[in-house]
Amino acid sequence: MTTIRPRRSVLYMPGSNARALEKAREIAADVLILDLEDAVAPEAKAAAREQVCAAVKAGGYGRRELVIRTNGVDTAWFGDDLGAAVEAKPDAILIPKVSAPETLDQIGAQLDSLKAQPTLRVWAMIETPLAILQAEAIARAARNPHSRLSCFVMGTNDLAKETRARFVPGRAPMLPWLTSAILAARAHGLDILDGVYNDLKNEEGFLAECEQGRDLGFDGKTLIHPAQVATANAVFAPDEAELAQAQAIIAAFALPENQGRGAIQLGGRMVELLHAEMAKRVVALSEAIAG
Ligand SMILES: CC(C)(COP(=O)(O)OP(=O)(O)OC[C@H]1O[C@@H](n2cnc3c(N)ncnc32)[C@H](O)[C@@H]1OP(=O)(O)O)[C@@H](O)C(=O)NCCC(=O)NCCSC(=O)C[C@H](O)C(=O)O
Ligand SMILES: [Mg+2]
Repeated sequence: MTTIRPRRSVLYMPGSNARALEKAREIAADVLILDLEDAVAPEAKAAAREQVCAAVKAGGYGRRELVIRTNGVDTAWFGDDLGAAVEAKPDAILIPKVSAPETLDQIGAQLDSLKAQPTLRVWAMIETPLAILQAEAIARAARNPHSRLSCFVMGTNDLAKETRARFVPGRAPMLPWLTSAILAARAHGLDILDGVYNDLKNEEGFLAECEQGRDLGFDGKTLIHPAQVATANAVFAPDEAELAQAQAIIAAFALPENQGRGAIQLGGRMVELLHAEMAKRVVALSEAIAG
């Protein structure tokens, strides 16, 4: 099994906010997205880029993954963002508003010519109607030889803007888009993160949306405020009962009498080898979280 990196809580912070960049060294998020795009006003772009790259180079973020979100590929800022990000050496760069697989091929080539470190990954925001319609083709770009694509990030605010869909409890208008993106990501071995929840003071609504995202299959949730981190960490981690069940399944298949069997009965339920594979992932995720 490939190494699992927990991505339960993925906190955006405006690259122009020095206080937030500093504070983030103490926040228990699995991933930090240092934003140069929508959270930064046009007149603050250059200063934000400098500040974000200096923060990444300075380090001190422990085991948190660091991701720089550039401006869009068709903006005047993109070239400078990409060059500076490559120099700063984050874990990944997040490209907003990806709508076609060719964009990722071009970025892969640009990163090669900038001699980006081999471990640098590319994450893609799925947040336009075209991206939803072409989600499978975009995810398939991960299979190209020079591709660094490893994760999809849902941009539900931009999707709402572009489609005029409304945010309603349960997210019925968006469910087909969310599930299409999840299928596309999983078909090509990508991680995928749920969109943000804007209603900062609505703890109950946020919890429900985290649980829904987990049940749909997302690996974690993107967040906009440190107060959302603890809930996302709890919801997207296996709980005690799930871990105990996973360990029991692995132990049952290891028994001599179950060798060579594809399906067994455990606690009144049918359990197959595929459940043992799922159980191993649960245990590996728990171990990675325990760290
Ligand atoms: C939403 C906010 C503007 C609220 O800010 P504020 O009113 O200052 O909040 P608080 O007073 O409650 O802040 C308390 C302290 O916490 C720090 N803080 C706040 N937010 C963050 C953060 N995201 N990361 C790190 N630290 C944070 C404050 O600095 C305060 O610290 P202190 O001074 O010590 O008390 C603000 O939360 C915010 O800017 N959030 C992020 C906004 C953002 O990044 N938006 C872009 C990404 S969302 C998106 O675009 C998704 C996608 O593209 C889509 O289309 O859906
Ligand atoms: Mg967006």
